[in-house]
Amino acid sequence: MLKFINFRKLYGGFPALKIDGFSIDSGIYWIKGVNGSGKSTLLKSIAGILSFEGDILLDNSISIKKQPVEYRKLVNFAEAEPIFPEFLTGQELIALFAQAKDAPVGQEQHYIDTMQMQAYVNRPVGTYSSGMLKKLSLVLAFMGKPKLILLDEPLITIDTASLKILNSWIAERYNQEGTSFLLSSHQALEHAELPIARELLVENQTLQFIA
Ligand SMILES: Nc1ncnc2c1ncn2[C@@H]1O[C@H](COP(=O)(O)OP(=O)(O)OP(=O)(O)O)[C@@H](O)[C@H]1O
Repeated sequence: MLKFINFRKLYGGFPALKIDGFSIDSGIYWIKGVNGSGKSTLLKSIAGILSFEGDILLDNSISIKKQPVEYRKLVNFAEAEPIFPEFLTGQELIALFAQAKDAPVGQEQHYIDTMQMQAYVNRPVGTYSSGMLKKLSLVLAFMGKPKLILLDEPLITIDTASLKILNSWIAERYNQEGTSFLLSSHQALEHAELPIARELLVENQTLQFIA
């Protein structure tokens, strides 16, 4: 599903992450690592937000460097601490993402309804609490028909009921469309609710499967 080719990410001269010839099959993965180990750097690189040396291939063929538009349509990302233009409403942002990601008409409604966002989705995001912002960022990450959804610390700021709903969205997309997920989290992910394929550890500037 995802292949790293001579991947190197440096901040200034500081090497943050080096991944050589590493492949990840389809599935749901939990990315672990201590603070500062490189989890966000990894997810932002895969999302195409950070520049890096080397290449990342989706499904062995779609290169983030050579087919950037096609790749980005198929890889969605929700940041750990999302920031959006404050004057736009949630609904306007959803419409923008839906268009950019070629989402089926009305796809967002299931997510707005199940996460119970109807009361505020038409308000400017500048009026949102951190949990409301987080839920909006999660809805945006589910727009379109991505092959891979990257969720950086999806559990922070959302309440227990919303966490169960998020788990159901992940299981639904994985079971029905085969969408893969990379989730970074310091909190335990519910193995009972999510079919976690494997755990991935970011350590010593590299990435490895935890046996
Ligand atoms: N913009 C930046 N400029 C310079 N160094 C950076 C930058 N962003 C991250 N780093 C460094 O890269 C390393 C990895 O950071 P990253 O944010 O990816 O870690 P993380 O595993 O997501 O951490 P946390 O669990 O605290 O969120 C750290 O040493 C950090 O100091």
